[in-house]
Amino acid sequence: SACSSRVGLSQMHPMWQEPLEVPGGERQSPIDISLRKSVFDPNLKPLVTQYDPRTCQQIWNNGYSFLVEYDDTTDKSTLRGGPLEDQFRLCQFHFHWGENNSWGSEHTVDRHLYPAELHLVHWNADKYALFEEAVVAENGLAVIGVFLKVGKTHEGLQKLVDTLPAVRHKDSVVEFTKFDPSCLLPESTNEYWTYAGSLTTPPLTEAVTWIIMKQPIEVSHDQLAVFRSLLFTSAEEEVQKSMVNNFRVQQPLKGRTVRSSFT
Ligand SMILES: COc1ccc(C[C@H]2SC(=O)NC2=O)c(OC)c1
Ligand SMILES: [Zn+2]
Repeated sequence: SACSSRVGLSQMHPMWQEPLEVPGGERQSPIDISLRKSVFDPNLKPLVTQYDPRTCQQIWNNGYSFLVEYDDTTDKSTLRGGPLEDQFRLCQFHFHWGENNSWGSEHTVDRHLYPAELHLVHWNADKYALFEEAVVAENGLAVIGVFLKVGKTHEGLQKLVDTLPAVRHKDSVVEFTKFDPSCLLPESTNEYWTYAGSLTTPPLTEAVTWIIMKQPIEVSHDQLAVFRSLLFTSAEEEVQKSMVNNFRVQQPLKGRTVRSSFT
């Protein structure tokens, strides 16, 4: 589906240099979420996700992460509620992780780093006809962030983990169907932080309403190790580079307020 915008993503070099200037640059992501600075907002509603596993299509190694892509040509897999005014369509999810279990997440909570972070990417189909339009609009995207911590094996994730060797190299794609991404959400989705931010990779557009779950999900050490067996490089390249540390560094808050749905 267009949401992975093959051109936009594939131009990225895995360890791309931080551009000096970003258009606006007032609401960049990721950020550190300071517990004491976040503000409880009683008007925040519960999140409503309705994901249809039949919209799951494929897994693609884009040379920066692996994307699980969904058919976003209809309103079959959607997100609404929470801080959102409109209904958003799920187009893909992907992860960011480190070379070891000490770091890897993009967002932090009181500077605490998690070994990995899941991003479920949605675009505003009430206001825009195409993902490409939404990705440059200030209310165009909604990304749910879920922290991963090392613990028990995540049964739902294992089907995905078993497929990863088939997309080891950059630009490889494999069919992947009937996967319900709600199995990757924590039990409680009522407790989250939300703030106005950006894509965390080029084009870094300031189009994202971030919704970061307070409760992490648990995955096993071995499951994370399979993430690290992926490669940034394509099969043709002589030197193979492990796909690790594919996260952006925290960005200045610049006066933004992070709201919480809980006290
Ligand atoms: C051209 O459009 C794009 C480009 C890149 C991403 C992926 C970024 S954005 C995020 O949250 N994490 C990431 O790695 C994207 O996702 C919405 C949309
Ligand atoms: Zn991401």
